Amino acid sequence: MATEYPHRIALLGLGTIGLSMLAMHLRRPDTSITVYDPRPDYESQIRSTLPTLLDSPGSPTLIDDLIRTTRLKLSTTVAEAIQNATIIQEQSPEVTSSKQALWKEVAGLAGPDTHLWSSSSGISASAQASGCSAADRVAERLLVAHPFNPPHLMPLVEIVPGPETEAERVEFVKKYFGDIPGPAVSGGDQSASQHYRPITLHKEVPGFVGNRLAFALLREACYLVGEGVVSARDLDSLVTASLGPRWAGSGVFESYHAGGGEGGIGAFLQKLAPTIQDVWGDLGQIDIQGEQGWKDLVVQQTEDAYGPYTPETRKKKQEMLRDVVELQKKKWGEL
Ligand SMILES: NC(=O)c1ccc[n+]([C@@H]2O[C@H](COP(=O)([O-])OP(=O)(O)OC[C@H]3O[C@@H](n4cnc5c(N)ncnc54)[C@H](O)[C@@H]3O)[C@@H](O)[C@H]2O)c1
Ligand SMILES: O=C(O)[C@@H](O)[C@@H](O)[C@H](O)[C@@H](O)CO
Repeated sequence: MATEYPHRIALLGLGTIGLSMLAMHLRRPDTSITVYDPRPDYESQIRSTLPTLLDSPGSPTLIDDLIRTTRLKLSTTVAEAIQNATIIQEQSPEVTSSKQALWKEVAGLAGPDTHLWSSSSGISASAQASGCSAADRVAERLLVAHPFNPPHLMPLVEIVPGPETEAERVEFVKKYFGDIPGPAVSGGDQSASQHYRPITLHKEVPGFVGNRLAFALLREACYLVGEGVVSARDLDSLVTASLGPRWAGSGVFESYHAGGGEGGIGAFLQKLAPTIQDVWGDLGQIDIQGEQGWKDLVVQQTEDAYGPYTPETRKKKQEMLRDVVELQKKKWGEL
């Protein structure tokens, strides 16, 4: 008789995020995963990509072994994928109407208590649930668990419940992610400290928090390159030589609290108020659908600096990310 795992996840959408989520979920021994993607070639994508995302590529029969032991099942329909699922997690395209249609399809088929999670970067749970019948209680069960790419390595999970999402479901998702072991560290074992860091937002706002911060920085970076103040490569180097290392150890507020001396962040904000206000008043007001001169410069300079992003580069950068996160975890208690 096939093992019935306590957590039975249906992963809908196996692209960049879905494949990384699959590698992440497989680290939990108490979880089986059924996957679905309308792309006809998604099985070959799993076979070629998943081994590169796991802590160790494993044997050449890895995928077949996972299927044989029922830890992994490939489906050809949503209905088949979500059958008997305790959790349904979508990583479908970032299109509101597409996610709404998917949840409507799921609502009529899923068990009444199944947890519903979206990996969306910025489409709220309430927007995604808005097309569903109240009787299906999708709004009460749906929440966003927004990862930063790649989820199999990056610790942040932004939990964004809708106004009707049941509180116990928020607690459940926080515990589920909090209990997922981190990637194996050098020496082969998994680091003892918690890897995933779910952060729960109190309100639904476009882009949630992580992307709002990231896109605010992106906007100013694009403006500065567009104005010829700095090159794209030098701006990247400036970030990795200053803000990057700083923020890996202390976040925005803690850093300025430290910078304020004895008076902490209050003194910092008071002492630097004129300069901060001058900068805030001068920040670039570019519009991504507006005048595109800055965009041509950003794209050209980034391509000149880095060329095509090769699998070797991606692998090297993921190893750097893994090392940074592992170092944080060794100090996590002090952060
Ligand atoms: N890429 C990132 O950096 C990143 C980070 C965090 C969150 N996200 C979010 O994750 C989601 C997926 O993004 P991605 O980058 O993996 O996109 P992607 O284009 O790589 O993958 C999307 C996958 O969804 C499949 N798909 C299309 N329609 C579907 C349907 N009806 N049901 C199930 N699957 C369907 C596609 O075939 C494709 O394989 C988006 O909501 C995105 O905002 C992306
Ligand atoms: O940076 C990331 O990995 C996430 O914030 C993503 O959400 C990313 O911003 C884009 O894929 C936006 O869709």
